[in-house]
Amino acid sequence: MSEHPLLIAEGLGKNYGARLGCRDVSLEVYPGEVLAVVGESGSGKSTLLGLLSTELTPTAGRVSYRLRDGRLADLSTLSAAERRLLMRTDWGLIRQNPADGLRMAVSAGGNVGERLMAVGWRHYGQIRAEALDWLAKVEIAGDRIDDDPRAFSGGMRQRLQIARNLVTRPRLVFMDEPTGGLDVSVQARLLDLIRGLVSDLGLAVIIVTHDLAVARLLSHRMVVMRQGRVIETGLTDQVLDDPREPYTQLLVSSVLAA
Ligand SMILES: Nc1ncnc2c1ncn2[C@@H]1O[C@H](COP(=O)(O)OP(=O)(O)OP(=O)(O)O)[C@@H](O)[C@H]1O
Repeated sequence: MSEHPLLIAEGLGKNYGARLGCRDVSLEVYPGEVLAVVGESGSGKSTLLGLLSTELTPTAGRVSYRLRDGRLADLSTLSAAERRLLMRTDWGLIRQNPADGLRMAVSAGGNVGERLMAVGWRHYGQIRAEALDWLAKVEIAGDRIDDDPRAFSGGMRQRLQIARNLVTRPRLVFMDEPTGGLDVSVQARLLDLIRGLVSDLGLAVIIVTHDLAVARLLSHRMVVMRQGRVIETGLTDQVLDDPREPYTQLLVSSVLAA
């Protein structure tokens, strides 16, 4: 792993009116590293992900990101257009509900091709060939390329969302409960697929999950959140096998995990 962090959060906080979303979160993510954010429902995981991906505006603190030219940029200083470009090219965002991350009335090939066009691809034949290649990578048969995702199962939709996000070879991918809401057997296959792609492409990933098995399988490091704060952080195996905090011990013994 590179010695320079790809993303740095410092003192991040977010209030929703009087309600605390998260508070004083500092973390770093290195290139090629998978960081899991775990905690029970309401602990602030989605809020933190929203802040890191600039979908939410922090009440306190800042997020910096290392651009492709090596410059570390405070994301709040980028223009809306620069942030959009980052989101379309250098970042991926995989949502729990694929319908929120796909264009449901656009063909599978179009969903993948659109991201390529955003990074400058223009040749129709090449875009279609690359889209076909990516459908194969996510185990969607090539003869479904002209179907729109409304005709797909939940698992297929999620795999299509993954193809759409990864086709531009992003350096950082945000994932919000990517296997939530799917059958257990579908989840297991999807996790295998995600794990393979993340490692083949050397992606950095920040994944939010309440499922410690997902964190165990995918992540190198994890942060445990409780009531909006990070209460424990460390190598995934260390945290899960030898949790320091009583709350993490409860989580691990699955008393709170359901
Ligand atoms: N839009 C909002 N308006 C007001 N309060 C909010 C909003 N979004 C989140 N919150 C509050 O912020 C806190 C953290 O919520 P958040 O959704 O980040 O937790 P979470 O760990 O992602 O939960 P879950 O796993 O259930 O999605 C909760 O108390 C929640 O009620």
